[in-house]
Amino acid sequence: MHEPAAIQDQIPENHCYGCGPENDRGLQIKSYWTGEDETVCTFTPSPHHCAGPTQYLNGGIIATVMDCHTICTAIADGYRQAGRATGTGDKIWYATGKLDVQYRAPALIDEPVELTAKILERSERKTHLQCELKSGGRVCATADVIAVRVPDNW
Ligand SMILES: CCCCCCCCCCCC(=O)SCCNC(=O)CCNC(=O)[C@H](O)C(C)(C)COP(=O)(O)OP(=O)(O)OC[C@H]1O[C@@H](n2cnc3c(N)ncnc32)[C@H](O)[C@@H]1OP(=O)(O)O
Repeated sequence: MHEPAAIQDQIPENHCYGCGPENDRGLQIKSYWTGEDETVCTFTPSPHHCAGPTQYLNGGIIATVMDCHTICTAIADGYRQAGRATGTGDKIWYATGKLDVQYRAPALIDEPVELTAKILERSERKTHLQCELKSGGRVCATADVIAVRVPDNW
């Protein structure tokens, strides 16, 4: 069961191309908690998100949705660790320190892709996450991500 609100809809003032509700030309992905350390996201590609062959999803878009899904997970986790509801009180921001994507199989352009993110480890300054992206029922990409806490004027 998903929590009622997407993580991105609780984070204020986010203009990010991949996950910002304020970016009307962006991808506007939505992520949801499914467990204490796990989130999911479903992204439906548009035809112009294609790779060279029109039936496959562009690798940069794959990296972007994995980046945004994991960093938003780290941000929401930061609020949880602080004992606050996401988006309340002083802002908590994380930026991508490392995004290591393995492309394992082509992802289809005409089907939604399913992402999961898992928090492996957290400290005050950084969160280590793993992300998996599935298309057509098979794992097409995995990513190892370091989210680094940054000041809210970053
Ligand atoms: C409200 C609106 C919300 C808005 C919501 C926004 C959601 C945005 C989602 C998309 C996110 C993006 O694309 S963000 C855009 C892409 N990313 C960037 O532009 C980041 C550019 N890089 C930087 O600004 C900086 O290098 C940082 C912040 C990553 C690190 O800065 P720093 O100040 O030098 O930090 P530093 O002390 O070195 O590192 C802190 C800890 O992280 C570790 N660390 C840092 N980088 C790495 C790394 N590549 N691999 C392993 N570990 C690393 C360090 O070892 C250290 O661990 P320890 O010693 O503590 O153990």
